[in-house]
Amino acid sequence: MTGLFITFEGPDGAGKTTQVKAFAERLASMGHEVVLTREPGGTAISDKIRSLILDPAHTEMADSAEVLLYAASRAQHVQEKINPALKSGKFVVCDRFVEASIAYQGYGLEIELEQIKRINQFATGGLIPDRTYLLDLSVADGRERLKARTGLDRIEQKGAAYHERVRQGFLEIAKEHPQRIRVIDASRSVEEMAEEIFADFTRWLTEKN
Ligand SMILES: Nc1ncnc2c1ncn2[C@@H]1O[C@H](COP(=O)(O)OP(=O)(O)O)[C@@H](O)[C@H]1O
Ligand SMILES: Cc1cn([C@H]2C[C@H](O)[C@@H](COP(=O)(O)OP(=O)(O)O)O2)c(=O)[nH]c1=O
Repeated sequence: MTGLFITFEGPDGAGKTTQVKAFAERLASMGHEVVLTREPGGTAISDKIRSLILDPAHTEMADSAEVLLYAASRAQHVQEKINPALKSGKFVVCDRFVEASIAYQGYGLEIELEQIKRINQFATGGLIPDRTYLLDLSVADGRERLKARTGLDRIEQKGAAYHERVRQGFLEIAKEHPQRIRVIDASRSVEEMAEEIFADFTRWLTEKN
C-alpha cells in the first residue's frame, strides 16, 4: 500500500507552519501514521543545505546556486525520508515542496519556469503531491505576521515586488492544477482555516476511495 503525500504552500507568514501542525495532529488522532516534515530541510543533510541558503550573510549567492541548493535539499529529503514513508503507507505532510521553487525562484527571481521544473523533476524523480493546500495571503498581511519574529532570513529580506511576484506565481500554479491544489484564504483565523482544510481533505479522501 502506498501512502499519501500532502503539501502546504504559500507566501511567508501565511500560516503554513501553524496549519501543517494542526492538520498532522488531527490525522494522527484519527489513527493514521503521519510524517510531518518541511522544506528546505527534513533530513540532517537537507537542514545543513537550508542553513547555507537562508543565511542572511550570503548576499552574494548566485540565483542559479540558490535553485540548485533548494533542489539538492529536496533530492535528499525525497530519497531519505518521503519515499520510504510513502512506500510504507504513511501520510506525509510537508510544509513546502516543488511549487515553492516555481513560485520563489521561477516567478520571484524571474528564472525560466521550464528550467526550474526540469531540475526539480531530476531532484524528485517526478514525485507529485496527492493534494496541495495553497494558503493565500497579501504580502502586507504576511509581513505584519512576521513582525514578531526576530531577524528575517535571506529570502524574507527581499523586497515587496519580489514577494508580490511570488504570491501571484502561486496563484498561477493553482490555476494550472485546479484538481489537486486548493486555495485557502489565509486572512481568516487559525481555526477557520483548519476547519476548511480538514473538511476538504476528508471529502477528497472519501471521493478518491
Ligand atoms: N490565521 C492566522 N491569523 C493570524 N495570525 C496567524 C495566523 N496563522 C498564523 N499566525 C501567526 O503568524 C505568524 C506566522 O505563522 P506561521 O504559521 O509561522 O506561517 P508560515 O509558516 O506560513 O510562515 C506566527 O506568529 C503565527 O502565530
Ligand atoms: C522550499 C523552498 C523555500 N523557499 C523559501 C521560502 C521561505 O522564504 C524560505 C524558508 O522557508 P520556510 O521554512 O517555509 O520559511 P518560514 O517557515 O520561515 O516562513 O525558503 C524557496 O525560495 N524555494 C523553495 O523551494
